Amino acid sequence: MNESRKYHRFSREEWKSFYRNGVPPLTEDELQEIKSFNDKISLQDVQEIYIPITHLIKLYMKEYESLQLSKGLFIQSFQDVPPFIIGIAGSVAVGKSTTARLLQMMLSRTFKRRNVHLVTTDGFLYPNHILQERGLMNDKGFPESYDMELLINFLGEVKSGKPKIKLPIYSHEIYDIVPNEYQEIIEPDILIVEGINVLQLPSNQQIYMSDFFDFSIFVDADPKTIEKWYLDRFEALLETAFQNPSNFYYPYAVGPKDKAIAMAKDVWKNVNLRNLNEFILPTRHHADLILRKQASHEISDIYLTKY
Ligand SMILES: Nc1ncnc2c1ncn2[C@@H]1O[C@H](COP(=O)(O)OP(=O)(O)O)[C@@H](O)[C@H]1O
Ligand SMILES: CC(C)(COP(=O)(O)O)[C@@H](O)C(=O)NCCC(=O)O
Repeated sequence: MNESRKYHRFSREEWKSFYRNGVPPLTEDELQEIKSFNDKISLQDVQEIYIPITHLIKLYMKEYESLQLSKGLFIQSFQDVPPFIIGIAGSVAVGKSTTARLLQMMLSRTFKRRNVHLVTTDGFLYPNHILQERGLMNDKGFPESYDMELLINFLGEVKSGKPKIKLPIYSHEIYDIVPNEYQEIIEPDILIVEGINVLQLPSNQQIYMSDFFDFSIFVDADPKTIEKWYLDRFEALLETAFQNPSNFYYPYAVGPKDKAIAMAKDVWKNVNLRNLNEFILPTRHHADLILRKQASHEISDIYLTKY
C-alpha cells in the first residue's frame, strides 16, 4: 500500500509495545464472552492489537469531549457532549462485524458507565421489493442499494442527542429487511457503525457519513484471502443456518454442494469483489486506522493516520 504520506505504518511487534501498562489483562469471563461470539478469534490479537486500539480511541474521545466543552464556552451555551461515533469499513467477509463486536466489548469494559451501541448499515438497505422495482437485486451492497437519506438522518439524530432511536433490521435469513421490526438505540454514549459503505460519498448526497465519525477503521486484507473467508463462511452456513427451510439459501443447502459453491463463487466475483474494487477500496485512505489482516486472520500491520 502506498499510503505512507498519510499514514504511520507499524508492525504488530511495534504496535503491541505502545500501550501495555495500566490496562488489566482480560478476565476469564471476558475471554469466554469473546469466544462465545467467535471461537476462532486469536486472544493474542485481543491483547496485542485491541488493547492499544482501545487506548487510542480513549485519547480521541478525550480530545473530542474537551473540544466540545470549549466550543460550548465559546458560544456561551452549555451543550451536552454528543455521542462519539466510530465507523468500521471494509469488504464483505473481511471481518468487520467481528472487529466491531470485539471493540464494543473492549469499550464497554473500559467505559463502564457508558452505553456502547453497535449498528450495521445493512439495516439501511432498501427492502427487496424496492430493489426489484429498481433493477438492483444483483447490486445489494452497492451505493445505490442503500437508503442514504435514512442513514444520514439516523446519524444526525444520534448526534443531536435524541434519547431513543429506531432503525430497520436486515435479516440474512430472509435476505431482506424484516417488516415492522426495529432495533432500538437508547441513550448512546458511543456508537459503532459497521458496514461496507461507511466511508463512501454517494453521488446524490451533500453529506458524507464520515462527517459524523469521530474515529474510523478500515479492515483490510488481500482480496484473494477475503474470497476464501467468504467461501468458508458460506460453506459453514450451508451446514447450519441454510438448513432452515425458511432460509433464503435453503434450496442450495439441500441441492448438490458443488452447485452451491459455484453460485457463491459467482456472487463473490460479480457482486462482492466488484463492489470491493469499485467502491470500497477507494475509501480506504479516508480511515484513521487501517488494520491489515493475513490469511490466519492475524493482524500483521497497522496504519495510523499522521494528521
Ligand atoms: N479475528 C478473526 N479470527 C478468526 N476468524 C475471523 C476473525 N474475523 C473474522 N473471522 C471469520 O471471517 C468470516 C468473516 O467475518 P465477519 O466478521 O462475518 O465479516 P464481515 O462482517 O466483514 O462480513 C467469518 O466466518 C468470521 O468468523
Ligand atoms: C448485506 C451486505 C450488503 C453487507 O451489508 P453491510 O452490513 O456491510 O452494509 C452483504 O452481506 C450482502 O448480502 N451482499 C450481497 C451479496 C451476497 O449475498 O454476498
